[in-house]
Amino acid sequence: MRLEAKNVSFHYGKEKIIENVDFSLEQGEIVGLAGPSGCGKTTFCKILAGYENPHSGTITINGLSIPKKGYNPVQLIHQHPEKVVNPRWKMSKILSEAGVPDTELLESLGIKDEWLTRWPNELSGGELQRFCVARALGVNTQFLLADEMTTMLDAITQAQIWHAVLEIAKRRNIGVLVVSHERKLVEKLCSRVIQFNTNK
Ligand SMILES: Nc1ncnc2c1ncn2[C@@H]1O[C@H](COP(=O)(O)OP(=O)(O)OP(=O)(O)O)[C@@H](O)[C@H]1O
Repeated sequence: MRLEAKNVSFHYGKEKIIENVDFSLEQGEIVGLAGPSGCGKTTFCKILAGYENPHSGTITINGLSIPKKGYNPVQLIHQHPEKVVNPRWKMSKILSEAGVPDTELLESLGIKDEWLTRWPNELSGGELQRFCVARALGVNTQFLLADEMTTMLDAITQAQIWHAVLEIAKRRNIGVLVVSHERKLVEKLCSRVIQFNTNK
């Protein structure tokens, strides 16, 4: 399986954000995406996950366009979990968006049973992010886009989450894109790093 962007360009209004980008991520591969703030990393992730349409170019999995209906095999994890959960749903419902939760995964992410009956605003940012990670790892996920996934967390929580994610990615052969400003993290985790435009 290969997630591929070919000759992708994107602009907000007249401002060109992404120009003629080619990119590929194989199943089971861990690849980094680096670049200065504002260069378009999040935008590119949104395009790869189908939340934005490129103005030119294509996004495919094994040469086929990504299905618009049903479960999205390309899952995006955002930096700010509070922006991507329904505040009117309890955590158990939020989690079930990705199907029946894998109890082993919940355990490895340090998700406690008692959190399941809480509202999102009754959890810390780190606790909420663990749910977003679990939700993104539904059984049909083939590619995971981790956009500053652990940036706001302390080193211990960061390590626990990454350990769980890498373990499941290896076990299920998921391709992971690691978007981070933390050079050391990217160098440690990734087999290669894509550098986005530095001189716009
Ligand atoms: N919805 C939008 N409408 C207009 N401009 C936008 C929109 N979203 C992002 N931008 C602009 O597009 C550029 C790229 O934003 P993006 O969030 O992709 O950057 P980034 O590389 O992820 O930055 P950071 O590392 O700070 O998260 C920025 O200049 C931003 O202001």
